[in-house]
Amino acid sequence: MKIGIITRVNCASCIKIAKRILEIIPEDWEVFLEMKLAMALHKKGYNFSNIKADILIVIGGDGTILRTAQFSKGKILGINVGGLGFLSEVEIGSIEESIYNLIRGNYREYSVMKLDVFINNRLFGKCINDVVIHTGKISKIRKFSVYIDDKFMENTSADGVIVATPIGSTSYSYSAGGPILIPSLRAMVISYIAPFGSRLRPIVCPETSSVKIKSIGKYDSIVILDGQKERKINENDMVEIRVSREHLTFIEMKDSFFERLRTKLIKDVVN
Ligand SMILES: NC(=O)c1ccc[n+]([C@@H]2O[C@H](COP(=O)([O-])OP(=O)(O)OC[C@H]3O[C@@H](n4cnc5c(N)ncnc54)[C@H](O)[C@@H]3O)[C@@H](O)[C@H]2O)c1
Ligand SMILES: Nc1ncnc2c1ncn2[C@@H]1O[C@H](COP(=O)(O)OP(=O)(O)OP(=O)(O)O)[C@@H](O)[C@H]1O
Repeated sequence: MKIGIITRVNCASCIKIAKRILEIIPEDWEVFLEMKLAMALHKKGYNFSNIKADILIVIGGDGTILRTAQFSKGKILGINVGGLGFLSEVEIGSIEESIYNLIRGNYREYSVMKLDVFINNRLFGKCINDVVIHTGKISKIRKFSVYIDDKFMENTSADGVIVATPIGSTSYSYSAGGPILIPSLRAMVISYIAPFGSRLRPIVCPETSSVKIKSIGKYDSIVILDGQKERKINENDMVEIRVSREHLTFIEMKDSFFERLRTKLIKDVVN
């Protein structure tokens, strides 16, 4: 078994948890430590992109998972240390129990879709949450032309446009007024950030669709994948988003999606 262990940067408690995990896992498991964690433990380390394992234990929060998903290969078990940890499966109090379950193979798996993002027909990258096309200048609105399957849908003036997956529908798109897509749904949702005077509401399209977006105006915009990778674009650039043939697998031990929804998303409203 090949195991990758990645921690949030500058997180002493994450490093401590990683050390404990190294004491528990079987000696015959091959371990790949992310570079910064390895340096803290005075062991051999690997860049994110060189970590290709059966299982990736990610200790931190959502962003560390999203960053790992950008660059590393493997099924992800997230251990939440500190933040919201919506994508994380394990909370602080059940780390050892979860690692023993992992060793015994006592877990379920679920796959989430990825998006392929092209700029001018060249693959820019993939993401599991969302693609955000945002104005590059604060308080300078952009006009976004959106095409679905090459059919013109609408020009909307806004701060930005979000194309989210089901797993990402509970993040930026949700904050922008978008719907929650159940993770098993194979679809994308297009939401707008602060749309100006538009009656256009978020729109859901099938996994087979191609979504093309141009950002019109003399200032640049920025394309951001999962908050982890970005590139400037201008009005001559065309961004195309399609559901990828690749997917990402998460390890699940207890929390169902609805449990995470109740406890991590609507908790402030309901309780
Ligand atoms: N206003 C907003 O809600 C807003 C703004 C910018 C980015 N984001 C999200 O942040 C993500 C990047 O995460 P980060 O931690 O690096 O950024 P970050 O540190 O700015 O955190 C953004 C927040 O979104 C939460 N989050 C991330 N993925 C989620 C998901 N699938 N469902 C529910 N909540 C989720 C994180 O836990 C964190 O609380 C982007 O993919 C985007 O979806 C949200
Ligand atoms: N090992 C790393 N190397 C470089 N950057 C990292 C690393 N781990 C995390 N980051 C960056 O730090 C940001 C914040 O990390 P993370 O989201 O895990 O913490 P958090 O915000 O406290 O948790 P949550 O997102 O669950 O609220 C991430 O967006 C990610 O880009």
